[in-house]
Amino acid sequence: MTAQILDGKATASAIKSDLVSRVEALNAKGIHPGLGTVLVGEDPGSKWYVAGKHRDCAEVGISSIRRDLPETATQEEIEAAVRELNEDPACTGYIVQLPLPKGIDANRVLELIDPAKDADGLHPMNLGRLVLGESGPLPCTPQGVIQLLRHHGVEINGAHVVVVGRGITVGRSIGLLLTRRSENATVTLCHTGTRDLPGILRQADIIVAAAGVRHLVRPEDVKPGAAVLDVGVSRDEHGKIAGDVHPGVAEVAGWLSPNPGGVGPMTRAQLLVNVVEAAERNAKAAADAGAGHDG
Ligand SMILES: Nc1nc(=O)c2c([nH]1)NC[C@@H]1CN(c3ccc(C(=O)N[C@@H](CCC(=O)O)C(=O)O)cc3)C=[N+]21
Repeated sequence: MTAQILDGKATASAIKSDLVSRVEALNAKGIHPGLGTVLVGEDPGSKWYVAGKHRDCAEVGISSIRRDLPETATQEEIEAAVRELNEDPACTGYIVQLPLPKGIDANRVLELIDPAKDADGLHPMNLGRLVLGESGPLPCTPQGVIQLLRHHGVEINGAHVVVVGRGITVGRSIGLLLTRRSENATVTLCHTGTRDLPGILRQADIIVAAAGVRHLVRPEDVKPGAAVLDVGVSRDEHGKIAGDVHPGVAEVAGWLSPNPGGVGPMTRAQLLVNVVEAAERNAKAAADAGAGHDG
């Protein structure tokens, strides 16, 4: 058996086409959504990701605002850039590209982001809203995983999803989305302290591998027909980007998200969704306030 591909590139394109018409509808009301990025330093990977985000914006008609700071930027200078974007009416939502240079208190920076402009969906206020079941921007990678499964008709309702990795961007937050009534999955969160990882993986209908450990998920750990999503990023001995899933898994799994070409493009598309939804919320709030004044 050979797994069917969970095609992140094609699914992200479909999401972006939908956003084009939503941006046009906003423009007709005089609203022009803008995505901001704060990039500190010269890390080639980070520069590449940020450039990609601005290309995506151009594709769907979102304007982009860049704040590029040198590697030597101080805590105060980075915080000043964040305050500027909080105040800037042209900036609907933004991200502070992680990681920040050593010596910078990243949590202090991230907590300064206006929660209404949090395009990553990872501000403590928005994570709290997610726990409480209130609406707000959702974490991009977990939401990308869910949209990728839905787009291909993989059943989430009632499924046992095994997540490997407890990082905040994926492992910690994805269970909050998947266990909502609307998704209705059962979630097991595994990590480096898990005693019998292969035994738990074998029970999974859906595996989300987000540990950053090459070949963590082996063919013998996968139930035949399961969906396997490779979210991990690490580098092999040649410096090439590698995922968490052994290539042999394609012979056992029913569905497999490639890496690259799977969850990465979905993460980027979801960032745009968060910006467009923030603009739509602002438009609705402005309309409601206007209606109030009229009577
Ligand atoms: N505040 C913040 N928010 C982030 O969302 C964030 C961040 N910081 N720091 C770094 C990570 C990494 N990340 C990726 C997003 C898309 C791809 C992606 O689209 N990759 C392509 C191409 C990969 C390649 O060829 O190099 C793919 O998977 O097909 C990769 C990595 C977002 N991050």
